[in-house]
Amino acid sequence: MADIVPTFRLDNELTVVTGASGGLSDAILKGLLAYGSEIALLDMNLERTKETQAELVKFCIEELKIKQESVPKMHSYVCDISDADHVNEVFAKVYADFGKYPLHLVNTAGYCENFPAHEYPAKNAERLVKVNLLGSLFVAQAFAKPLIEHNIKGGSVVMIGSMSGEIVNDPQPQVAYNMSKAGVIHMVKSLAAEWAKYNIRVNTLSPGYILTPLTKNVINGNDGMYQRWLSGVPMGRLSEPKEFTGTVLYLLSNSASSYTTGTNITVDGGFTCWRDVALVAELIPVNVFEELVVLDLLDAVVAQSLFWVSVEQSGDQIARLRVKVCGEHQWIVQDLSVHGVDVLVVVWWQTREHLVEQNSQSPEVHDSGVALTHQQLWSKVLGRAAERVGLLVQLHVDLTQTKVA
Ligand SMILES: NC(=O)c1ccc[n+]([C@@H]2O[C@H](COP(=O)([O-])OP(=O)(O)OC[C@H]3O[C@@H](n4cnc5c(N)ncnc54)[C@H](O)[C@@H]3O)[C@@H](O)[C@H]2O)c1
Ligand SMILES: OC[C@@H](O)C(O)[C@H](O)CO
Repeated sequence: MADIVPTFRLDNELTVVTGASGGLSDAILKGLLAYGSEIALLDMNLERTKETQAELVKFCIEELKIKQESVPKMHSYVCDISDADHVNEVFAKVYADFGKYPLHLVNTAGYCENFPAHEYPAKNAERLVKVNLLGSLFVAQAFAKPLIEHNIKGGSVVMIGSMSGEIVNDPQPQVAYNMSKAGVIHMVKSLAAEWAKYNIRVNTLSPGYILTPLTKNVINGNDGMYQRWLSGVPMGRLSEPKEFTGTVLYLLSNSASSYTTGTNITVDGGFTCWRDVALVAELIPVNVFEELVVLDLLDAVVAQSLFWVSVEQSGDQIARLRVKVCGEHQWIVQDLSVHGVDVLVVVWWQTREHLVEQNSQSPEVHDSGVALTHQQLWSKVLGRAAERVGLLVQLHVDLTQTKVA
């Protein structure tokens, strides 16, 4: 094949996969086998990893139609990636078993837990950072050291980060997880820069929400949380593990991604696009998020966002609408002493100058004239975009779309 056409084949090359009995790794492992890689499976849970290995052999024979004797070599190892000595011992065993050093590493091992930041138990935070962040460094070191010492070229590493390393998830509080993943993304840049001279490439793949045991633990029995996550994804769904396999294979392939190192590829159905510019609304104490529509997000600076919420409160409660403007780190609070209504929330993003010109008056929104008003203000906003000196946000809640309570 002409070398202009990349190959993703990894025949007879050895890949170490950590977190190898997890939800995401399952699909990655299958992709690696389909492309001919031998695999060392590392995980805390040896029993589950051995089961995974047995299923993978079956997958090769039944799905990939590989003859039993040609199934790529696989071995399972118990490994806690947060223990550097242990990691080194396991990598030594891998070398002994396969008779070669791994050329590829996919680090998926990690976990998430939720505590409010001010109450996060120190021991938990230490443990999580030790696994998710330091563990990532330890496996990268154990992987790269022999390649560097023996001058073996062409190593490639994929660290599984998370969009949580770029944005703050909401509503679940998970400061330790978020900071660990932000650390992974930057660690990868450091490693990539240091190891480029040894011809070792290091990249991050940052997924959005994937349906795996990790997320099922968080959303289990909490449909509100699930709906909340969904409403933040432009593609309108969570992902499946198999939707990450292509990116991993691309990043591992020295043919396909020969000039790619130190980068972070976010694969999130568009989640972080909206989180950069969009809003998250919450009605307290009622549940909303039946429908969330964000329109006309022209760019991160000047945009108008518009969405519907449905107020289903009972008694005399006052529903509180909180609009969180992610880019600006501020909360706008509006009390709604209404019952059983649909609420149209319009948030105008516009220039400071435009606001002054409008004499600080909120734009009018009419129930029958949303499109028209939108058009008028939108053209003004566009006209001022170039003169932006700051970002101001106005909120107008239109209660004219009242449903009978
Ligand atoms: N599921 C998601 O929505 C999502 C989104 C973004 C990023 N991620 C990341 O993807 C990776 C895989 O997550 P998943 O959803 O498959 O979770 P998972 O819980 O299904 O799998 C994680 C695996 O890591 C293993 N593991 C945990 N601690 C370990 C340690 N100290 N040493 C070795 N192995 C350990 C577990 O035994 C498990 O098999 C994680 O790094 C996670 O942070 C997941
Ligand atoms: O941000 C997505 C993931 O990292 C993870 O699924 C989530 O943060 C868990 O709460």
